[in-house]
Amino acid sequence: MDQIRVHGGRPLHGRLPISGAKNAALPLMAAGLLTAEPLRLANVPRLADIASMTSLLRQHGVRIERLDASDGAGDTLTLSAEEIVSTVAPYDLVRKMRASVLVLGPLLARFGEATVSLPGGCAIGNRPVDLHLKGLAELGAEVEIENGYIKAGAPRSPGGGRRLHGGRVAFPFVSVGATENLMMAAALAGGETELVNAAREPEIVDLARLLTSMGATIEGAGTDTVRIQGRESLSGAVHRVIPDRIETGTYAMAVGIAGGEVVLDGAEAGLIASVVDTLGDAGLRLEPVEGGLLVARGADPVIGVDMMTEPYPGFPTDLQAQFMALMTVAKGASMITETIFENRFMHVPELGRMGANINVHHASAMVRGVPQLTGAPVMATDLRASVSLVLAGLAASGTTTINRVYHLDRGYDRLVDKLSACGAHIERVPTERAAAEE
Ligand SMILES: CC(=O)N[C@H]1[C@@H](OP(=O)(O)OP(=O)(O)OC[C@H]2O[C@@H](n3ccc(=O)[nH]c3=O)[C@H](O)[C@@H]2O)O[C@H](CO)[C@@H](O)[C@@H]1O
Ligand SMILES: C=C(OP(=O)(O)O)C(=O)O
Repeated sequence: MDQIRVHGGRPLHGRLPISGAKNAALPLMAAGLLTAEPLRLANVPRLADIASMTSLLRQHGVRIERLDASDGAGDTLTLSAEEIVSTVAPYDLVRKMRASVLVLGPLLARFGEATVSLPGGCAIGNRPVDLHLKGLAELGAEVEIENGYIKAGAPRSPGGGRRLHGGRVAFPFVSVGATENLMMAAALAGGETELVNAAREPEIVDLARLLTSMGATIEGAGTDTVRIQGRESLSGAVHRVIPDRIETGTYAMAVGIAGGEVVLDGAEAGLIASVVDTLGDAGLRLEPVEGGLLVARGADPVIGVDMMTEPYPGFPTDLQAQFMALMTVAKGASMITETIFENRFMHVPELGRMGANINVHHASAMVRGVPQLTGAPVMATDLRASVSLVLAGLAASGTTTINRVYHLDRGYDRLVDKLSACGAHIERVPTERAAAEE
């Protein structure tokens, strides 16, 4: 397997482009199933997860053309779901990526039926989909679980067709994916749907913007109550994916850990206000500038600050591992509490191999900053844990070798190129060379 090697100790300087958001692009692609007309998405990042969603949608019969951006900007995807050949999302494709379950709402709403493999647990937690299923049942769906598959059918109308109806869905706690699945289903349901305690993430607002361009009427996206007026059919649309706020936060923390001054091109500070505040408290300088966000750290290390993950607008769980890496070299201590996923501290033992001082007690980790990390071979089990080790490697003395690079490929578009261009000493070592050198 490929490895990434980071030779630490170099500050970062220059400009680093922020790609389109993975977690916005995936539901937007699934929304392509809602219409027979073409949907054009610009600023799509080049990621393994986008390739997985492409394979899944193609298997349903969606035609997808990709226009590569030669200048390193995002790709443009044109999706055409005119002829659907299957409403089944098979285990082999769904197991690769949990966001695959987002085809459930659109397939059920447009074709009256869908059979989607249960995504199963993953490294960061159990991650059930009960809220998605209960919500769809409120829109009239009959849902059963059989042989590891979700089988859902819309109610039959007197005319013989099958269509969901509007309804009121009150989520017991916030779920990004359930809010997205329900919004897409409701966009083709008869009447109005009200989602209470809905997720407020910027990716929800982006999806609402797309569904509105496609003809749905949506109020309240970005607040905890979203109202959707469904339509008989939706049209095609042209849409630009928002910048990736998690990638933005990750590279801001890279500057925090390595030092230096970098402009994150295309970043929108407004999408990560809580992160900007927390990093400001830690001593980083963050300033919106023409076309992006400037991040700088002087000669002094960052200061330890406490942090708790929360649904948006709180501090995102998808930046918890990176923040922990930053705090390992802070002056002072930091208490980090993870409230969204029950098993999202797998980077802790690996950071420990690099000399970090971290004690975990239930959902909290006490991080006591050390003056210097040391490079080590490390392994990670999920996307954000992997990148936290890259960040730690930027600050460590000597070489850090990160194995299982495929996790990074899921969510970081051209990571090695972007960091190298800012002066980091980082390389991707192909499998054969890595094996020969071991
Ligand atoms: C593709 C994508 O956008 N992924 C993001 C999305 O994941 P995802 O949409 O899967 O995350 P959710 O917001 O649904 O999960 C939040 C919590 O609710 C639980 N839950 C969720 C649904 C459900 O039916 N039942 C249930 O118990 C989950 O196990 C978790 O503990 O939001 C997460 C929380 O911000 C992020 O970490 C992921 O990067
Ligand atoms: C957890 C993540 O993604 P997913 O929900 O696709 O697993 C993530 O992006 O950090």
